[in-house]
Amino acid sequence: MTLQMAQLPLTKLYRPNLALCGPSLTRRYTSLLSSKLNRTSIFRTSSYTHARPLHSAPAWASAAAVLKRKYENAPLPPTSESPNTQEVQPVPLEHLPISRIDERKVVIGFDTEDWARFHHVWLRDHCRCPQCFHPVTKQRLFNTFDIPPDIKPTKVESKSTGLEVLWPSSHPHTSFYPWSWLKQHSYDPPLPQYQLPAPEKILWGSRIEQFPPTVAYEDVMGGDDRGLYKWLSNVEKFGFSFVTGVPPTPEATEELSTRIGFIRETHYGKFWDFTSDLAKGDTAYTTLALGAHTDNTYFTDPCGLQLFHLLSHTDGTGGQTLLIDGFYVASLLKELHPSAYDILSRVPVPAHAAGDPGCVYTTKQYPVLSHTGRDGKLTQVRWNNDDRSTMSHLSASEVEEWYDAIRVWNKHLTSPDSEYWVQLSPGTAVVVDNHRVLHGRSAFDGKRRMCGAYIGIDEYRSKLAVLKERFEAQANGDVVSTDAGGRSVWSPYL
Ligand SMILES: C[N+](C)(C)CCCC[C@H](N)C(=O)O
Ligand SMILES: O=C(O)CCC(=O)C(=O)O
Repeated sequence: MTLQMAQLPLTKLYRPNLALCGPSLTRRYTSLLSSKLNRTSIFRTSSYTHARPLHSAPAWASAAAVLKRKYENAPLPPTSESPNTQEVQPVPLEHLPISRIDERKVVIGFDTEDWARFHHVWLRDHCRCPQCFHPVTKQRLFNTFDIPPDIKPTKVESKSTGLEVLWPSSHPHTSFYPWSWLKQHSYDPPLPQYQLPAPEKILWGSRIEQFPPTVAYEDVMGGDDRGLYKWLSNVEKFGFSFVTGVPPTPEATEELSTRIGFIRETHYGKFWDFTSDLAKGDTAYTTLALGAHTDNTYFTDPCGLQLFHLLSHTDGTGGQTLLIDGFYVASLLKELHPSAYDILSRVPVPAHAAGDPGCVYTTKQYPVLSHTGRDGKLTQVRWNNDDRSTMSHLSASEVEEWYDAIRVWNKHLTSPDSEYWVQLSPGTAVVVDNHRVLHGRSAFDGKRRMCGAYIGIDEYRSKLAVLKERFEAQANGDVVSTDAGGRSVWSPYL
């Protein structure tokens, strides 16, 4: 792509970005720069027309005009924001980005360091004016497939709050994109410094027992949701959190669970209140010890959160709860036994729940350690050796390697450094992120009554996102919800 100089942000012309221009263009820029910069006539406009050949002055000069005006602080023409972008924070004049129309993309120089390019088709597809994007339902109304592959703006204009794009009369439309939104969604190149920061995760071992993440029931149930936000923020950071002061009843525990979202019903029922009576065909309904595991490895989508509240334990001992940070143990495995980490990330582990005559749940395609496609980040631990089905798909050469790997995995899981044993008691509930934290229990005798619930991973993430929107709106960026439906169409989550 040969980028005409007139398309480059003037700030780039001082230091043309070699990524944008070939060597010959750079040389021509340099010589032209020195001549032009000294005798630029001032055009008072902040809008740019099509790219012009390198030698033309107007567009180039108008870039200088914009920059010059910025430093002269001359008032910009009034902005014409589209209705659904109220309260998008304006950019100070001295930081007003410069935009140019390229053959296939719009180039934006956000400042002297950050620039990005957006394909014309991408911009048109992402118009979020009320005609193209439903302001309440946040759904696309515009038909993407009406966009001609060669669509190209007739004009782009840098406004104080964002980029305004005029589309050709063949497809007349004006679009607007807040600067912060464009930075957040930049892809050519990505500008990670403007993207939503990945939530902080604190990996832990047995010493978490000195300061286990805990919130008070009355705070979680409080009307302003701050306590709920703290509880779920604990889960996001640590993978679990206790709640103290919970009335030791199934009713109060169920109400606590539904503060997060609706309960995920399974073949174990909805809200469970269970004891060692084999009411369900699972060893959880016995007095047996349960090794460290995550639940629902036999589901395509294992539950997200799992809440436990011990209601009573009489005439017996044992039944301690085990918690292990699967992400912590995986980090040790990756560091100390990379080949074991690799095969546990590669080999799918079949699992089943077949203890009740009325159901046979099985899955066969998920490995112990799952990662995201793009950055390869660990996203889920699936491990329940008791529920594992027949390993019938291993190649002969993988069998011993796989058993060696789960041996090392188990060794680190069951290490005193990893295991956090805690005796639950009536009044203290615990919620765990079932995609990260493994749980278990020691054997027990006597009469033990445990209640709890599953919450779907999407219900948990949605509630957390809503709470973040409310409590971190200012910190996340400058697009504040004011339009119908209480959420900006420029929300960083959409
Ligand atoms: C939680 N609740 C008692 C209802 C059922 C527990 C089921 C445990 C099952 N083996 C699994 O790992 O998914
Ligand atoms: O009974 C307990 O403490 C935990 C049971 C368990 O691990 C489960 O239900 O998944």
